[in-house]
Amino acid sequence: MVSGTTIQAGPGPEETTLNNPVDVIDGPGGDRCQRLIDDLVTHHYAVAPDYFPAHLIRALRQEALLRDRRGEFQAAGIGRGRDQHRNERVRRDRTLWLDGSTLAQCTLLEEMEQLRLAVNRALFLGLFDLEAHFALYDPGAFYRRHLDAFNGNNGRVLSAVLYLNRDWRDDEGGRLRIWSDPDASEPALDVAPRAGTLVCFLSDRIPHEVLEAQRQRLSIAGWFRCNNSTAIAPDPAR
Ligand SMILES: O=C(O)CCC(=O)C(=O)O
Ligand SMILES: [Fe+2]
Repeated sequence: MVSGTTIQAGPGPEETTLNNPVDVIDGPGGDRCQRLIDDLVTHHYAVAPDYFPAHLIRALRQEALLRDRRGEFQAAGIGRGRDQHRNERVRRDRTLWLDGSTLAQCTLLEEMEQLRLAVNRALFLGLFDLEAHFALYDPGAFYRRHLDAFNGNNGRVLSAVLYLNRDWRDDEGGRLRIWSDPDASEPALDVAPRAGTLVCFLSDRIPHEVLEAQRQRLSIAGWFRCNNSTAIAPDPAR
């Protein structure tokens, strides 16, 4: 069981203020992964614009839009398994789980696998698998402040969100608001959901919120999980 994920390496959290982001990873260079890991160590979150190439983002966006037209997305729930329920006061997005059935998904999942291995090598977080879904926020949709995990309840250790929105403007809302730790009252940072930006953070350390979007907002939200299986109780996916 994971409870209170900590990263052993590197200096403690530094002061960050709204609109004064941490170092960002510029461009898909070979060191983008290392920069992301360095920011995770320092801040427990990392923001990486243009982490993935534009053609991959375009393919993922087109797939999401097509599958939405086919009615494949479902209103998102809170909780897991049989405890899952809808709560429109908390979140209003619609989601569709990735199943690796398209080339675009496979390419992304392979990249995420490289990230998982690199993070495990550097930080010993014991990341075991990834669950991820497309998420679609229609105009007016939001997701109130929350943690993605607490007391190891769902095995989620590292959250990763990738944005698919072309030409996102500041006045279109939909920013991801991040707090630097569960006790922080002032947010540390707002992130615009621009195509290609990857945000990662410790699932049980970083409160966050999706501010109301004024236009349709597309993303892929994923969670690297540890394996909470025991001999008598397998750890179920989702
Ligand atoms: O889309 C985002 O920016 C974050 C989504 C999120 O917090 C979640 O799905 O848990
Ligand atoms: Fe979240």
